Amino acid sequence: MFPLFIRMKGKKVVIAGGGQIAYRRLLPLLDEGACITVISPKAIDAIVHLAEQKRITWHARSIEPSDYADAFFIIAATNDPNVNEQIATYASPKQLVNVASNHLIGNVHVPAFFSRGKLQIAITTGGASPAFAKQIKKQLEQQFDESIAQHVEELYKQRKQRKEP
Ligand SMILES: C[C@@]1(CC(=O)O)c2cc3[nH]c(cc4nc(cc5[nH]c(cc(n2)[C@H]1CCC(=O)O)[C@@](C)(CC(=O)O)[C@@H]5CCC(=O)O)C(CC(=O)O)=C4CCC(=O)O)c(CCC(=O)O)c3CC(=O)O
Ligand SMILES: NC(=O)C1=CN([C@@H]2O[C@H](COP(=O)(O)OP(=O)(O)OC[C@H]3O[C@@H](n4cnc5c(N)ncnc54)[C@H](O)[C@@H]3O)[C@@H](O)[C@H]2O)C=CC1
Repeated sequence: MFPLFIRMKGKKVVIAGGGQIAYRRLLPLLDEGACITVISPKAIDAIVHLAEQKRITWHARSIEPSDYADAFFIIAATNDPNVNEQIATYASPKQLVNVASNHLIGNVHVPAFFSRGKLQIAITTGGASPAFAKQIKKQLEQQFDESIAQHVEELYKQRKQRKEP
């Protein structure tokens, strides 16, 4: 797996499933300005609420291949592993696909991550133990507390000044 940080503003993201896992994926993508559609017969209240506020689109039905044909990023997070695997099969090799129920398929893993201003730290175990990735994240969150954001901002200012003629 190759780590990347991707600018998601305006990118079309389709999420299959409307449970807690879908919501966990959705929130940081929404913060980044991605254009999110959730396809799921049922959705948790938090997702319904976002749809009511028109911050995301929610279609209350099962996912179909035409739903994600033009998506930049597809997240298969239904509670039916067969449906999730089918999504990975039908997706084009040009699309990013995350499969929440099987670390062996799809081409994207979502890491445990946190931000301190411009500093972002992401951890993956490649599916070996997501719980361990979470534990490492919690340790690093303590090591790099909120004050580091200011430090990074200072470094950024200095760097911009050096670049200016
Ligand atoms: C491959 C990956 C694919 C993907 O990208 O989705 C994947 C796959 C699977 N996770 C499963 C279970 C759990 N996942 C978590 C937690 C997290 N899982 C996350 C990522 C990933 N999970 C990707 C690999 C990343 C890596 O390897 O490091 C995190 C880091 C990020 C996030 O989800 O936001 C997030 C921590 C968030 C945080 O920072 O807090 C917990 C614990 C908890 O929820 O507290 C459990 C229960 C305990 C356990 O099983 O360990 C199962 C079995 C499902 C089933 O039983 O059906 C599969 C399927 C499989 O392994 O095949
Ligand atoms: N990667 C991770 O971090 C973790 C992944 N998982 C996996 O993620 C899956 C989802 O977890 P939760 O959100 O907790 O499940 P959930 O059961 O709360 O939600 C599943 C959602 O999928 C929807 N759904 C079912 N069939 C569908 C279809 N054909 N098309 C569209 N939507 C459909 C349901 O309406 C429901 O909204 C789990 O089954 C598990 O395999 C579970 C824990 C952690």
